[in-house]
Amino acid sequence: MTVLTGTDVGIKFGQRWLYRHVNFELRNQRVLAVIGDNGVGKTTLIRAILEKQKLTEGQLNWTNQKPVVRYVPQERPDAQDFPLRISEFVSLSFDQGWQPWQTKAEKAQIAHILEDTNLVKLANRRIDRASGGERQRAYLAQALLVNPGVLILDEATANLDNVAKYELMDVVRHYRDHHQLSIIMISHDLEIIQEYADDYLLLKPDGSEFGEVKDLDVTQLEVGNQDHA
Ligand SMILES: Nc1ncnc2c1ncn2[C@@H]1O[C@H](COP(=O)(O)OP(=O)(O)OP(=O)(O)O)[C@@H](O)[C@H]1O
Repeated sequence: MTVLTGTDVGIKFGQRWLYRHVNFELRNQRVLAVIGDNGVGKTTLIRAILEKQKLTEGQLNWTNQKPVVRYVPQERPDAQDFPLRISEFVSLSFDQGWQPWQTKAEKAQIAHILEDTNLVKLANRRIDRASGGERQRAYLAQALLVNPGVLILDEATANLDNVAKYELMDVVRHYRDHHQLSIIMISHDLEIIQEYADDYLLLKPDGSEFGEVKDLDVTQLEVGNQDHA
């Protein structure tokens, strides 16, 4: 089943088209990798999906009601200033409104998500003292806490070492296998794309290419040389 369809999407800044005629589908419980050269407009497309950027032409259509969409940012070495424990950081996702404490059900949900993201033993660790991989899993846990239908990973593995990036993606895949979750992943890492993505959207200034990763001819791409890591 298709969750989101992009039809002839085009975005123009001033007189310059980033791209036109971008066509893709995000399918249920699949991972869509958005790839392309630096500056081609991957983040801009994600911003459009998050309704923070208007399309100049074309359409983005959710098949059913728009699901809850959550965004996991890139791990940044300078984003370590939270004096919070990992469990507290994860629970920030709850909109607690007038009630500043957690209900039993919310506590159970947090416990579940910490388990799903391999963070149980680290629940009391301060997030600013956690490793990059642990912190990234905490961002992921925070995003998953509200049971989103769509998860967006924005170069989530870019600053992680090999062990940490495979651990993160294994957690993502395992969670996806057991929930109604579809994933959009911006990445420059061809190994990660080939291992974890099902479909790809290659953005190019003159259009786009969409298909299954198993049919992607990686020898045609240079995206692997441009990782920010
Ligand atoms: N609001 C804006 N106004 C004008 N230009 C913009 C705006 N937002 C983005 N751009 C330009 O659009 C281009 C695409 O940016 P974007 O960040 O989407 O690329 P990207 O593919 O995600 O790049 P990278 O791989 O380097 O992260 C860049 O040249 C950027 O400077």
